[in-house]
Amino acid sequence: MKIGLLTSGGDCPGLNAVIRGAVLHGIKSYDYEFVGFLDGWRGVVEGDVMEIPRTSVRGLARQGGTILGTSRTNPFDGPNGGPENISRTIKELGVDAIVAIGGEGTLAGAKRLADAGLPVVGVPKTIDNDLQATDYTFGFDTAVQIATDAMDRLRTTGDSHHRCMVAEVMGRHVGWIALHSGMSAGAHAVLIPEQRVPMEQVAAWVSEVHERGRSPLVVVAEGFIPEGFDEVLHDKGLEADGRPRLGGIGEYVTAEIARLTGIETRNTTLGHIQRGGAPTGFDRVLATRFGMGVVDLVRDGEWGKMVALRGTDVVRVDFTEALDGLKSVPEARYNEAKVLFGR
Ligand SMILES: Nc1ncnc2c1ncn2[C@@H]1O[C@H](COP(=O)(O)OP(=O)(O)O)[C@@H](O)[C@H]1O
Ligand SMILES: O=P(O)(O)OC[C@H]1O[C@](O)(COP(=O)(O)O)[C@@H](O)[C@@H]1O
Ligand SMILES: [Mg+2]
Repeated sequence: MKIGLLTSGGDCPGLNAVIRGAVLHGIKSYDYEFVGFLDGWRGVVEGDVMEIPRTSVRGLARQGGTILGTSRTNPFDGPNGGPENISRTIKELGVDAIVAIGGEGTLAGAKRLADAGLPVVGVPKTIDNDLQATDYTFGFDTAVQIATDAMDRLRTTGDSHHRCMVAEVMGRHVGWIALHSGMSAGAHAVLIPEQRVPMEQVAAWVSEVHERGRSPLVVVAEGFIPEGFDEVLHDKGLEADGRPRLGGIGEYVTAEIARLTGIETRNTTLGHIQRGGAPTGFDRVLATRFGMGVVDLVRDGEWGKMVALRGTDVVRVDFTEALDGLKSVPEARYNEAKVLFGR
């Protein structure tokens, strides 16, 4: 059995740990062979692979990024895309199964290929933790930890200058990173895509905190839309796939807080720092278990399925479950955090 692994979509810490977990379990338990498709579906479509012997996964659990590279190539596009071409390409390479490690976009492609009869299984990946089928995805815990560390630092300099500090974190459609890092760092307001909040309310929270002698910390997810706006604020053009490139709401929120409160306010956009570097211990364990679990899916020929975390168990679910809408922050979780905002 030769398994081809690929990583696709945005990267996140833990991808390499998945690769290591899969390769070690596959080689040690079943004597399988592994190759990696380079740059996501591009490597599949173009037949661009590298060997992954056991020696090449040494020390990989603690390494950020992905040794395979990633891209946003659509496996159905181009003259070599689509199930018939891909089926021929993997046969030529002697690959018996494809393991797609990616988010909802990647898994949508994986599902279409599996539906067309290809031997495809998956591992869920999202730094935003917005996939429905799994309680957590690797990378999220690392992002929350990085954001928490950054906010701890913002708070000491904020305190020195009696300023309001704004931190913009990732979260295109959901506010999990903002909610968790904000709660962890003791934020005085957390603004997430799921909840429209008027800027006057944000200003009121900030003023209350400032009046009791603290330096306010406001955490805003990049996909937050203030009440009164129709769509997400973006001024950075479009991605290659047509989505707006987000980032910029922190600057807007900062300017509005300063205007409405008169308090000196500074913005910090954490950006891709949240996705870089070594995964936390939690993420290494989760990613390793996902990698090992997906090899068992291959062993059992459970095409069209992926691994997921339910409680503390790694389980098997259909791709459809992961594609059934985004896992957003429930209102109750936001209201719970809100008790800590303002005064
Ligand atoms: N329905 C689909 N069928 C085939 N490919 C898809 C589909 N949806 C998305 N993709 C491909 O998967 C790529 C990765 O998806 P993207 O949303 O960028 O990352 P992620 O996998 O992290 O969600 C997209 O750029 C696109 O080329
Ligand atoms: O700069 P890139 O690679 O497009 O990534 C930025 C986007 O990726 C995200 O982190 C989402 O990534 P996931 O697919 O891992 O959930 C968004 O929060 C952010 O808008
Ligand atoms: Mg996506």
